[in-house]
Amino acid sequence: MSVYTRLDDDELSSLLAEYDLRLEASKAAPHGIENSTWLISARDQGGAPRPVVLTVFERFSEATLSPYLTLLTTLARGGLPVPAPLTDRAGHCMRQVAGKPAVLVPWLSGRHCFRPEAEHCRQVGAMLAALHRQPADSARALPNERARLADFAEHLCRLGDDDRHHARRLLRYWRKVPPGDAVIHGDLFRDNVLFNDSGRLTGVLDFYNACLERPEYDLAVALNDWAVSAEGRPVPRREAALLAGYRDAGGVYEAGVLELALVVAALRFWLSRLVGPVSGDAEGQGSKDPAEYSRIFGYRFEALSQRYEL
Ligand SMILES: Nc1ncnc2c1ncn2[C@@H]1O[C@H](COP(=O)(O)OP(=O)(O)O)[C@@H](O)[C@H]1O
Ligand SMILES: N[C@@H](CCOP(=O)(O)O)C(=O)O
Repeated sequence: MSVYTRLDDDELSSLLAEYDLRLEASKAAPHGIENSTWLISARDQGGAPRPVVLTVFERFSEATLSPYLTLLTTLARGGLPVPAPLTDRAGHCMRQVAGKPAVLVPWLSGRHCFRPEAEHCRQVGAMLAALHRQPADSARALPNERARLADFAEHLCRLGDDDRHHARRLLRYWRKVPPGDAVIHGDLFRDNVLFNDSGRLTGVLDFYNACLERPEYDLAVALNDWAVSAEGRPVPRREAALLAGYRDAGGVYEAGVLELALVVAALRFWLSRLVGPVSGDAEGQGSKDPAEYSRIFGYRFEALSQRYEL
């Protein structure tokens, strides 16, 4: 759970009134790191339940947030199960709360699956294939992951000598791989996907790392979270299921690029966790454990260096 901005019921009620909704109850979202998020039970003017989620963005300006909202609206129109922003009475899909940009979206049903089976992974692969087919124009205005990676690479000095050396060589190789123009999620971890009680995927959240990139990179981000053991070792059965789901749904990837992307994506989240918010700044968890991604990086790098001269 992370809540950096505090809002009382009166403040929430007045905000909801702008959407013609009445507050019933609210709670802070139990997962999440960067933003302040409330899960809200509300009713519309006819008294029908309208569960919604309010996110107050702690770091984004309105100008930064705006293209992500456009993307979400496009994806929802394209039939993907994503939380497109609701519009208020004045027709705006973004408001100011405590001086920060805030967005209200539908509360999608389902729960996170933190112990995925092959079938969950297969559905995640299929969903990624559907996402990667979306029109590139919907994501052209978004900051790209290569630039983000270059910023994180400024912190390579925080790694040990061997890892830093490996990481530098790896990034040199990655820079030679031309960025693709698939619409990628960029952060498709288990806490960004929802499944219903029958195990069917019902929602994909948190598109705030979305951009245009190679599909292999998005697959790598997902595989490093959905298809590794608690110790960070790859789990071949889940890995194969996610990739089969992707291919069966029409997705195409290059195996050689994926091998490289798996190590790059592991490094990226190791670094972002090292430099992310620490618990204590928030009423919540703060950044997740960097050591988890140092282990994943170690296994992925070892596998890659067995096949290539790095
Ligand atoms: N539209 C939604 N429907 C259902 N649950 C949501 C929704 N938005 C957020 N959540 C829940 O809130 C958590 C945190 O939201 P998120 O936007 O990922 O915050 P952060 O950016 O801080 O990680 C998610 O992991 C999910 O459990
Ligand atoms: N999935 C990332 C954390 C991303 O943070 P968020 O606030 O965008 O959910 C990780 O596990 O490091």
